[in-house]
Amino acid sequence: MSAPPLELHGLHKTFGALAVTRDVNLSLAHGARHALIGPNGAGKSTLINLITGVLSPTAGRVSIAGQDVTKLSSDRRVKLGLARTFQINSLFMRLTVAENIGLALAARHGLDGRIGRPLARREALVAEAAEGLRTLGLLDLAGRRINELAYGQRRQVEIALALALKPKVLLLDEPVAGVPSTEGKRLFQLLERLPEDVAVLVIEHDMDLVFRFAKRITVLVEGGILVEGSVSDIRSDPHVRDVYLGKRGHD
Ligand SMILES: Nc1ncnc2c1ncn2[C@@H]1O[C@H](COP(=O)(O)OP(=O)(O)OP(=O)(O)O)[C@@H](O)[C@H]1O
Repeated sequence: MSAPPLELHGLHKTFGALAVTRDVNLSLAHGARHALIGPNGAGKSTLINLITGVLSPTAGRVSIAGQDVTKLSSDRRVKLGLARTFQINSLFMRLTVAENIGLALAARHGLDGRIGRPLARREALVAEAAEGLRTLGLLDLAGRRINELAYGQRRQVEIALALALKPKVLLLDEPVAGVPSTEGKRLFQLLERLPEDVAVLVIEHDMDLVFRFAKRITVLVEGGILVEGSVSDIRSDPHVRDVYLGKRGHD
């Protein structure tokens, strides 16, 4: 079996005297459905920033598919197969969903150096965009402009855009945050349709989603890993209940 899609080895990050990430070791399996949870301020966003290359660690390593990327830029990491959900403001609001996906695909093919003749290229992009949307159950949105979509639908399109990069690893940073519960259900369904060969790491406060979606869970507390295990391990762990699940009032 090839190297895990994503590995963190002894990651450590300090801001001045404050250690925000403490000796984090994590390995995402092929096709992982892995959730990272923890109370506010546990260091989840910092860890994502270390993985994507927005921040450099004070010590430790990040590897993508066995390649050490610790010193590489965010862009290089994306090219090696690390995608995160795009922010909504990166969508072209006046273009349709299909056009947005088409542009992301065009950028990827351009990067791959696989630019063919214009007409053939356009047809191939349209077909690939449609296929990607169909896989996610979003084909009915293809012709809609982003500025006509509800917030939850825009978040679905962000995920489709990230997948257009054909990543090995997909990072989802609070995919249902701010999404009304009626739309959240649709987002759940989309997450269940993510391609099996993509390893997914989700940071999420919504425990219903975490327990439904994830196969493994890592609990972060004060920058370090408290425990990692299966959903049932985490549900029954008394320490997790104390530090996290007991605090359901968490925003
Ligand atoms: N640039 C920075 N400089 C100094 N301290 C920082 C910086 N970024 C984050 N921190 C601190 O690091 C700790 C972890 O923050 P982080 O945002 O990673 O936590 P989090 O688990 O994502 O929290 P939340 O669930 O509230 O989003 C916090 O104490 C925060 O104040």
